[in-house]
Amino acid sequence: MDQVTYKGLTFEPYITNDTIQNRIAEIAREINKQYAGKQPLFLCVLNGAFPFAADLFRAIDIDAEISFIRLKSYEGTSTTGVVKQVLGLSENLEGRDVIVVEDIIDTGNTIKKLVADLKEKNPASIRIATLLFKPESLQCEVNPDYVGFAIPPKFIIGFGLDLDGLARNLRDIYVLHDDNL
Ligand SMILES: O=P(O)(O)OC[C@H]1O[C@H](OP(=O)(O)OP(=O)(O)O)[C@H](O)[C@@H]1O
Ligand code: HPA
Repeated sequence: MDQVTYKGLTFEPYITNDTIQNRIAEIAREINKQYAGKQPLFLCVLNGAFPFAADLFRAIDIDAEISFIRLKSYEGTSTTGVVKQVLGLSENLEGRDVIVVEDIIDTGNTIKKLVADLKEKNPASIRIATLLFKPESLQCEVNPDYVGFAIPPKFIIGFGLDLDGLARNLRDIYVLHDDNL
């Protein structure tokens, strides 16, 4: 894997697609076991989570549903601090076992707001699956139930994660090179 450049910023190869797929298979096995006999509703947080949600959902072998919600707070490599709900949820969550699917938990502000909003809809349970988790960047208490990879507080792109809309189509995950900081 080679370096990639977007908007004048250089990114180094970080996590290969093979490694990602192996980890997704492990998480799916855990969910298949823990939700056996139930019919969980996966809730994919657009835009970034769509590749993770697609691969995770395909590896689920119990009855399950998937729906989508769109939230937005990042511009460039930093959060605006304001989480906007761009596309709402149509499903009735009453009594449902919800698994929120995120690409990344960074400051935690997005997932915290989303979980608070979802709880008002009276689901039976809410769990969080995130491909990437930056524990050192958290600004609030968040405990994801399924974590692909815990990573240091560096900006990441690829496999759904973007820099101003670009790089989501990279098969692998890349990290911002330290020289750019
Ligand atoms: O923990 P936080 O600091 O809140 O960051 C995490 C959120 O940031 C990204 O979304 P973004 O706002 O970039 O929208 P996108 O998914 O469309 O890229 C990512 O998909 C998470 O939803
Ligand atoms: O590291 C990141 N990369 C891309 N999008 C993000 N949204 C929160 N953190 C990140």
